[in-house]
Amino acid sequence: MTTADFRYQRAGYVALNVTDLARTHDFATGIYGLTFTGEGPSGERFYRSGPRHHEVMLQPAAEPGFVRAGWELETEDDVTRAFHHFLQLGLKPRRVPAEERAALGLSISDAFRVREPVNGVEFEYYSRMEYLSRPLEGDLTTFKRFAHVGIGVPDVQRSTQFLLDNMGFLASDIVGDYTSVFMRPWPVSDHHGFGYLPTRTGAPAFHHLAFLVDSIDDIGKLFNRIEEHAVGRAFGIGRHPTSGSVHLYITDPDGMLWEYTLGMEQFPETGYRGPRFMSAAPEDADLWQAKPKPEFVGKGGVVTGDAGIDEALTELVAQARK
Ligand SMILES: CC(C)c1ccc(C(=O)O)c(O)c1O
Ligand SMILES: [Fe+2]
Repeated sequence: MTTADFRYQRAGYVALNVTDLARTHDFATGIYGLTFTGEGPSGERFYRSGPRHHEVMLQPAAEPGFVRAGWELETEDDVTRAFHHFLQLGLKPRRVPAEERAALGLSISDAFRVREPVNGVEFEYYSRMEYLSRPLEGDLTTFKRFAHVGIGVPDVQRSTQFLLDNMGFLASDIVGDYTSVFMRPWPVSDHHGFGYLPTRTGAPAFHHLAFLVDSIDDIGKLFNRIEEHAVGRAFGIGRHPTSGSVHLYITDPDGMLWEYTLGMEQFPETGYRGPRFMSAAPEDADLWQAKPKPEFVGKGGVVTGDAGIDEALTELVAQARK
């Protein structure tokens, strides 16, 4: 159990800023293998790996980076409870206006956004995203689902503690002395839906997004596809000691990292193991001794909004919970 009284259903979606929408569109569909859902009223584009309206949203911007992570909760009651939970903590959750919900395939759901105050990372909460019955396009990959995002932050331990204490996450594994932490939104079974890593910039920075794929064929075929299309390979094929998944990371046209992950550890709702404290030594970084390339540091910032980092609010929330 966590300290939050609402239940997550799954990692929902990630919204990214990209500098050349047409090029990233071709990458997302023709290389990574997602299906294009359509375009929203502000030119944003939506992509999916299954029946839900989207799991990736791309919007044009001058600089690439992470905009927000969307989280699907189990029920509308969970959304209401989550809203009041964040309201009580003083985090100022903001309802998503109806027109925007419609564009996001969330017409039949309440939805709100909130920024965690340590870094200003924005989360969106909702419970019912529209299902599309039209078939997926192409047969490049058999996806299971959107899996996680990794964000680089200046203080991994403090950032993690906030999510564990206030946002309904549990730690699955802690690497080194809080070099990186992998967390799952309770009670979702995947090893992690969110990870904090060291930032390469001194400020919050995007590191990667990941989708779970169904078979080793998907990883092998991506490996050969990127070579054919001269797309960068940043890390892999390898196997993570933490989740146990087989991985391959490639770079999009902005240099941002997109991962395929196969076969990650699943946690039961009760009786699960506690977080392990994993070695951060380079020789323990990959079960197959895969070595990250220099590109694996990643590209892209994090949109932290006007609020930015709110030291006072973080402190206030910490005090309130004591
Ligand atoms: C090296 C990156 C940050 C990493 C490490 C471990 C896992 C995992 O256990 O699945 C990841 O998904 C990663 O992206
Ligand atoms: Fe990952």
